[in-house]
Amino acid sequence: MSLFTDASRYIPGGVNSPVRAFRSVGGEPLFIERASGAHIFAADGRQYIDYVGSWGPMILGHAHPDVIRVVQERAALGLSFGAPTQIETRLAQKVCELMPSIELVRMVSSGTEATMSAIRLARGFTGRSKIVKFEGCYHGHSDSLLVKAGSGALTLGVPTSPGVPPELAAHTITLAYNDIAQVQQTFTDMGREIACVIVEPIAGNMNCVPPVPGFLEALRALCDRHDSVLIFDEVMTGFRVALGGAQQLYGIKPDLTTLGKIIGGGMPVGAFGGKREIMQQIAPLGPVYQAGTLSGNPVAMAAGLATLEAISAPSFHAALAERTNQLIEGLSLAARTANVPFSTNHVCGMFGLFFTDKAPVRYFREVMACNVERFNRFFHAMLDEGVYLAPSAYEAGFVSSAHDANLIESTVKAARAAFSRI
Ligand SMILES: Cc1ncc(COP(=O)(O)O)c(C=O)c1O
Ligand SMILES: N[C@H](C=O)CCC(=O)O
Repeated sequence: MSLFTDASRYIPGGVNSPVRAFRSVGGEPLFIERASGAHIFAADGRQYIDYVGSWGPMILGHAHPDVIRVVQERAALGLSFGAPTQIETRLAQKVCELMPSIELVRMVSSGTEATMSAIRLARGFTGRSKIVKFEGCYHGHSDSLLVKAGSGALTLGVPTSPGVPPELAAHTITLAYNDIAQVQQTFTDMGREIACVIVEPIAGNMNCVPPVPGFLEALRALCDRHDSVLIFDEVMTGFRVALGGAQQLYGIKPDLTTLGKIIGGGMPVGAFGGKREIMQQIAPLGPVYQAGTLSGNPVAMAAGLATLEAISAPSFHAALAERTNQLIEGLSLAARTANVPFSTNHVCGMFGLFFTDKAPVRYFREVMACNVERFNRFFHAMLDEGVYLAPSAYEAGFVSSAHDANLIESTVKAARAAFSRI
């Protein structure tokens, strides 16, 4: 019996998160035994150069010695106390230093919790119910946000999930990412009802789509004019596209920021934070309730802090951007040589690959027009060549500091072979 068949006897679909299941690319998911640096080692005995990086957290590569050491040290002191610890203060301080828009920050255990709590806080603060999100953006799986969502929901063809009460979904207004005029019109029509706008400042759950010039600026201006809360969901982009996240890169200050992935260095951590005035509405300071038995878990805080300290090294992100450039240039040349219509987006350590001749891809409808069948063939050809990409045409890829120039060159060599046979 295969490991996947065995898993499927006890776990729905054999996986604990749907996008892992290889449903759209076909075949059975790899079972991973261990990982080190830029490589994952599968139970079938093969090793792969990994561009999933646990969906973003592993910016230092897998099993980075500094992170593993502090995790081992902290674990020996006890796994969880359900009471304050100094290590959570230090991580909170570091987050506030790296992202100056964050004056107070609350730790949670996942990105989903972070965005769900930020939405509740924005509604509680403004006394309004409607929220604006963008089609193809994914903000975790809380009910209000699983409407026209990206990531696994899009991959599996259920962007608006059954089980979300229609009365609740009616409060979620979904607009087209990068369509400035549409957002302006929506605010003109109902600005006084909108509690918040939540946006991935670089969309990473419909492949990788950066904002067009003026899009984030327009969101900032409209939220200011209508007293709505602007939430940057930086679960994916935070600490990745720049040390201070997309808000540093584009020079825009959101009112609230949600974080996940890198902030836990591979352990389950999320966070939401922002303007003091808004964050003071959270219990116990204010009436908006939010809590968590394992929130601020000391082992997870230690992993997160060690990760943020390591990536604070001078020119860390410049080096990451250089590696990603090398990868993207190599892949683009390989596709051109093989005459395969191919387009790319990348921002520092995250990237997107599109099987289309449209360049650049900037809108959800353009993402949806790409050749998914060709992506699926490319995915399997790369797997055969020893390169592990996200098993979906709608996910961003991630480069880590462990991807050195030689590994990138090996990846490009693999792609030359893959492009020639898709
Ligand atoms: C932008 C964004 N927001 C929120 C989430 C939800 O995070 P988590 O999977 O940790 O719940 C994700 C990833 O899943 C994400 O990419
Ligand atoms: N795209 C998702 C997060 O960014 C993938 C992670 C998951 O849902 O399992």
